[in-house]
Amino acid sequence: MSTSAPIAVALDAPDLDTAAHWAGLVTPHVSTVKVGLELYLRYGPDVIASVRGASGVQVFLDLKLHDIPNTVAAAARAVARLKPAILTVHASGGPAMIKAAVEAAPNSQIAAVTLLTSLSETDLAALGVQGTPVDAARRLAAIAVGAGAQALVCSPREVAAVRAEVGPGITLITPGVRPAGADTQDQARVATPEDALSHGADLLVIGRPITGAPDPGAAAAAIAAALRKVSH
Ligand SMILES: O=c1ccn([C@@H]2O[C@H](COP(=O)(O)O)[C@@H](O)[C@H]2O)c(=O)[nH]1
Repeated sequence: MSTSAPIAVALDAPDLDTAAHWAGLVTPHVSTVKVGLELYLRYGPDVIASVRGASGVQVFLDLKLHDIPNTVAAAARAVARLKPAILTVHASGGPAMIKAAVEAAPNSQIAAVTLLTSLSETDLAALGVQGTPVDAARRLAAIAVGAGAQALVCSPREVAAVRAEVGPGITLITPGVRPAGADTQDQARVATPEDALSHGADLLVIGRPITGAPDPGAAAAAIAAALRKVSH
């Protein structure tokens, strides 16, 4: 059985052929593919059509826009014509910047990144972030949703608290997902796919555990099967 799982596979590939190949392998199993800075800066808008392919899979454009409101509005308008289902901005850009992105890309969900999952609690304290990661993620989530963000990106470790803060209507997206026993690599605040889903995530971003596997299609199918056993 092949049911599309709530997974966005991060296509962090060095070239377009590899990204399109991975997309073809995983799209029977997952709902979404994610294009990030590496591919977009190298290939520009063409990358979206290449990874969308014939399957029509949902494309998540993870550019993490972060600038003054006028500049972010112009950037969001520039990519809105590519019709990404999701476009990211940094929540720390503040409410006016988030609102500008929401207004500029009305047909995409604007997802505000709360705290990068690569930052440890120690890193966050050294950067001057007040309170625990849970406190800070909740604070940023409330600001972003107040500014009109329809989605939030947070660690699976904070997703339950963020859900309690923003309620059921907001899409919660969690990178920092690692199957039990997998290498965490540069991710710091991680959880398993099953825990991320059961704690309230709507969409799990998973890159290297799938794309670095000998058979990315089989790796995606295995995680999708594990998620089917978890009740949301
Ligand atoms: O806080 C964040 C925001 C975005 N990301 C992105 O997700 C993927 C994760 O890839 P893995 O290979 O599964 O680590 C990557 O594209 C990041 O840019 C994130 O990790 N954390």
